[in-house]
Amino acid sequence: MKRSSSILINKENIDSIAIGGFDGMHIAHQELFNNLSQNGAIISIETGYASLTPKNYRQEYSRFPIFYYDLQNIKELNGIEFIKLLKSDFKNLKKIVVGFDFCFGKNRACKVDDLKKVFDGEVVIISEIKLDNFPVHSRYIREFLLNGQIEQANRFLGKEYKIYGKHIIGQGIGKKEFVATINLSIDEFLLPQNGVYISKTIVDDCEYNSISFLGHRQTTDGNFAVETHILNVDNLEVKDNIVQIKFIKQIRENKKFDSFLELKNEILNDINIAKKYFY
Ligand SMILES: Cc1cc2nc3c(=O)[nH]c(=O)nc-3n(C[C@H](O)[C@H](O)[C@H](O)COP(=O)(O)O)c2cc1C
Ligand SMILES: Nc1ncnc2c1ncn2[C@@H]1O[C@H](COP(=O)(O)OP(=O)(O)O)[C@@H](O)[C@H]1O
Repeated sequence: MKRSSSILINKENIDSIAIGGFDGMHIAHQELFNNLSQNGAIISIETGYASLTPKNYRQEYSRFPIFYYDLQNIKELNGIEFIKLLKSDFKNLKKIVVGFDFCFGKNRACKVDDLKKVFDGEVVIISEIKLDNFPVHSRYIREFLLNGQIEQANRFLGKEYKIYGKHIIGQGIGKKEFVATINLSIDEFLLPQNGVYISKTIVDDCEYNSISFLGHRQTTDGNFAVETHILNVDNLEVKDNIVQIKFIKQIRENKKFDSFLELKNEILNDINIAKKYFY
């Protein structure tokens, strides 16, 4: 994973910035970044609620360095004070890029027109980016994911939705009774709706086609689980503690089966659907 490289960048060289929350780093956010100069940077205002691309996972989606400002530390500043802070942090600042709905200053009191008055450099305002006439915002992407509409979410994100998780030990019955799975514990990322998904899994720097299950294992121990089965690979040894899952398409919802055999048949059917998708 590409962690934030901003600490290695000399702030004196930064001459343009894009400002926002940037959860998701979706296609509208990318349009803002396209308007940065060569020595541009991203200013991410941290509210603590980012769940599509939590703070430590955002840098991989842009070549521009990201500088984080904690909302708690700046929320009392009025508009003039906020811009003054940015100008003192970035001495060579000449251009600010924001979206049409950007607000700043205490209680979000200042709008884009105020920015033009307060900042003495160039202000670029990006009008609302839409896809199929529907505005692109991270809140809608979260809704798509929670409804299991992965393909829609991925179009808005401009990439496959990806989560990072810690590899944990499962019940130990998958391989014996059903199929082998890698079990994950997920902390900061929003999980899509419970169910079964065509997916890709990244383990030890290799990307594999996979099928993933999210939900309570109603048929076995009833516990909540995030599990992924790598297609066409037996006995994959996972060395890395961190595993990534990219979601592609929901195949079905989570179900309770009356017997292990019925669940096994359903899982084999899921695997066939995924194989048809990939091969
Ligand atoms: C593709 C796939 C689909 C699954 N679907 C369900 C399901 O619908 N209902 C359920 O209770 N468990 C489902 N499971 C979870 C299994 O119950 C779980 O893999 C099994 O209990 C083994 O768990 P373990 O890896 O912790 O040993 C599914 C697992 C996979 C890989
Ligand atoms: N659909 C969009 N079109 C144009 N600009 C946008 C759009 N969505 C967000 N922005 C801009 O991107 C920056 C980050 O906004 P943010 O509030 O984090 O995004 P979101 O609305 O997706 O939650 C802000 O400057 C905002 O005005």
